[in-house]
Amino acid sequence: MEFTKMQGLGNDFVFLDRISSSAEDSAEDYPQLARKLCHRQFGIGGDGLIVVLPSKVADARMRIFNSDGSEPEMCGNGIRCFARYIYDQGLIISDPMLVETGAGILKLKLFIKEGQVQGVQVDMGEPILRADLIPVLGEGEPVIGQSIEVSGEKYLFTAVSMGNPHCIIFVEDFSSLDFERVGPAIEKHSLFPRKTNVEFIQINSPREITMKVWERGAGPTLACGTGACASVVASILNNRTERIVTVQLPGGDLFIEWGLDNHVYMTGPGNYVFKGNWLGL
Ligand SMILES: N[C@@H](CCC[C@H](N)C(=O)O)C(=O)O
Repeated sequence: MEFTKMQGLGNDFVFLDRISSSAEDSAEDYPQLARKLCHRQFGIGGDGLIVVLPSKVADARMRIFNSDGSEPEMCGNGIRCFARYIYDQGLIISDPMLVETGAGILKLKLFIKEGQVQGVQVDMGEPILRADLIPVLGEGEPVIGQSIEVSGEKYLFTAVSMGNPHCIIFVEDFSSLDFERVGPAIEKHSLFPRKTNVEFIQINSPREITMKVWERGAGPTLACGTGACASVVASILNNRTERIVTVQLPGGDLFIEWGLDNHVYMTGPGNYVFKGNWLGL
């Protein structure tokens, strides 16, 4: 089975190209494939599986599966890699590029130099702030400064959805955080009926934050695009930053703007790692 491995700031994905497949989704068990292909020892290794599919309403359709086989609505780092992949395959029909995702049809702008995609800006749409739509058990819109308890310790969080749910917690200093224990406990906390991604944020200045992420269905990753967007929205809602922010992640920087049109714009890279044939069928 042919595959391409790509990464956006170290958030890595196995790509399967099903753009010309007429069987489409029906024949393949993507959740099981995701678990096998993403396995770091027995498979190719990745935080997720991305399937490139045809679309009737956009240039192409992206499905993403976490390494545990669950299917989230969206993936910010994945969609930048996806854009580069379909550009290189000559599959773009529109400008801006349109990609159908579980979070709707998103518009993407490609930065191209000498025929090579140097970076991608994604219009991530409007953040979802209503508790019942995120979803989080809580009141109101937005959900700011709500308390969550993990093994007797209380944390204050802000909840934001970028199509997928995020729980954002501001910390003074990462060294005092028991990330490996608190991250998974919040991911599966009963306050989040569809589980959640968890972002811990340190504010460096009104234009720069540092983020550590525990992803739903994948655990610790080097970057999360939707998480960076949700974290900037949370930082602005909490009056901690301005509207244009650099997000420092373990895998590199993302540039996020929450525009006055209420849309969130994410700019960053998408890169190839290698192509190959998976023989583990
Ligand atoms: N790494 C991604 C998000 C992938 C999905 C996430 N784990 C979820 O379950 O919602 C990104 O870059 O946004």
